[in-house]
Amino acid sequence: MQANKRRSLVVGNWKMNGDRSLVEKIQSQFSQASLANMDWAICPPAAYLGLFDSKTPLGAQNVSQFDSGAHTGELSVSIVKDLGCQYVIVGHSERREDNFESDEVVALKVEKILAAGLTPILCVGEPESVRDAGTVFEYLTKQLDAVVTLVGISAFANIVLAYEPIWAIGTGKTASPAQAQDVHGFIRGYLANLDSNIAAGTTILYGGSVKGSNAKELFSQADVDGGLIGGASLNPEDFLSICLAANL
Ligand SMILES: O=C[C@H](O)COP(=O)(O)O
Repeated sequence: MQANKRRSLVVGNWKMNGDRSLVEKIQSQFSQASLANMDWAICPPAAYLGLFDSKTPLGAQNVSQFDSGAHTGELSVSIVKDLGCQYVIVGHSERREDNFESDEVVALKVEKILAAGLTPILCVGEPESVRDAGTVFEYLTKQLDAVVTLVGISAFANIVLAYEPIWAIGTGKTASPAQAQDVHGFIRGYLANLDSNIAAGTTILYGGSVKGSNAKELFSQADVDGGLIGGASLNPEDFLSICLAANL
């Protein structure tokens, strides 16, 4: 680990991909891996969560903002906790877009995840039009404000943030290390304005076309503490090479 940096975290988000055989392959790939200096986790489709052995750190891709009851097709935090999840991705741009999740709904989900003792991986990130307009920081401020307003800054001691520029997700168009650092530095500064200790300890992941070939340079940026990996997490060798790049 670099001096003054937080412990790295790399999370694989399979999205609506993968199958039983990928569950086996990833477990076998990681069973021999030596990753003592970083943390990692897999967020498979919820239906596969129960297929993993207890050695694989797990996260859910989503949870309901409700506790239980008549919400067909939804999963509560207690259900994903029961299935062994430590993490829950929340506010991913695909859910904000496909499922019309507002900043306020995202904040309610963060509150539920924290109350269950799980770690939210709170995603923020701008579309290309916002980047072109030069209003990235304003856009991210609004996304962050909604969560801070509901749960308070001290709750960020138990929240992982993920910066995912939408234009870089699944496009092969990765943010440059300098672009990523610029935004990660802004996010840490936003937190520091509210509480400098919380800001210094908050893990901020980068997500958007991370691969084995670009992971090391991205992760070496001062405020980049690891990655949220989509496509490359579906290939066990590629995902392991990204984890190894964070295992400093
Ligand atoms: O959750 C993961 C991100 O959306 C990144 O996806 P990607 O690595 O396929 O670009």
